[in-house]
Amino acid sequence: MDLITIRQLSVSRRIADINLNLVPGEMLGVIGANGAGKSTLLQCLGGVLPYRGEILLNDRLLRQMPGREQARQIGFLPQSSQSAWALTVEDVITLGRLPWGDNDQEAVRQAAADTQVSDWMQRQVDQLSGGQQARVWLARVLAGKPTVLLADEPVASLDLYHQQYILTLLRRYARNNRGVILSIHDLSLAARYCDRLCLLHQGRVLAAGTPAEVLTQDHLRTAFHIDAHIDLESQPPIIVPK
Ligand SMILES: Nc1ncnc2c1ncn2[C@@H]1O[C@H](COP(=O)(O)OP(=O)(O)OP(=O)(O)O)[C@@H](O)[C@H]1O
Repeated sequence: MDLITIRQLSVSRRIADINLNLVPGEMLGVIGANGAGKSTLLQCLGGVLPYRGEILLNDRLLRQMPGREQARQIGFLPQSSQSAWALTVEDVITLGRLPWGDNDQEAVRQAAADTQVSDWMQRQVDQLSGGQQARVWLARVLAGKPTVLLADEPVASLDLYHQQYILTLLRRYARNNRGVILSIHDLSLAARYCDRLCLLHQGRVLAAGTPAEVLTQDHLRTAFHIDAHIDLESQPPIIVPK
């Protein structure tokens, strides 16, 4: 059974007729050029953007689910998160417990440890570097222990070590009978860590399937206007523009 089923999803002038699914244990990467519709798709799934079509979670229509239950089941990390207040790192991560109405200290501690931010618990989040803050905002989502974790470019601001570390963490998170959908620009990382990819082009699905099915010369030419060097057999896989 699908964890997430998406049918005929459309948002006026942004995305159209998207059909897609996510199965338990899976990490799905959403790729595509700037403006292709990746954030729009994730915002619909995250319940922050109205849409036409259907999104089902475990065979239940998302729009008929009470807000609190949706928030417990689906955790959303937007592309850029900022705090308007002078919150500490611990405050931010504890916000992830809001859907549960508690401040489960063990969940907060574990999320901080998993994202390697434990040393900064009492620091003000807006005084951390961009990449450090990105890990704190991810910890907030992890603390809620959602069944489906959505992350919009979670590694865009991370150094090379933390890109690999966080993608490994997210994949491990999905494996535990949960699911992860993330958007990502680095195609080599996408091929290395994602089970399946969905390539968006001008708001529509150009290709969806295994990295080998999606990352073809033809698809990359259409979606990105590049000729690419593609070597999916090498360890790790390499996809770079020629
Ligand atoms: N708030 C908005 N109102 C209207 N149109 C929007 C809005 N946000 C984005 N769009 C448009 O929707 C389309 C898809 O944008 P989206 O942000 O989903 O792309 P993306 O694939 O995430 O791009 P990027 O790689 O640059 O983050 C674009 O044409 C964009 O201009």
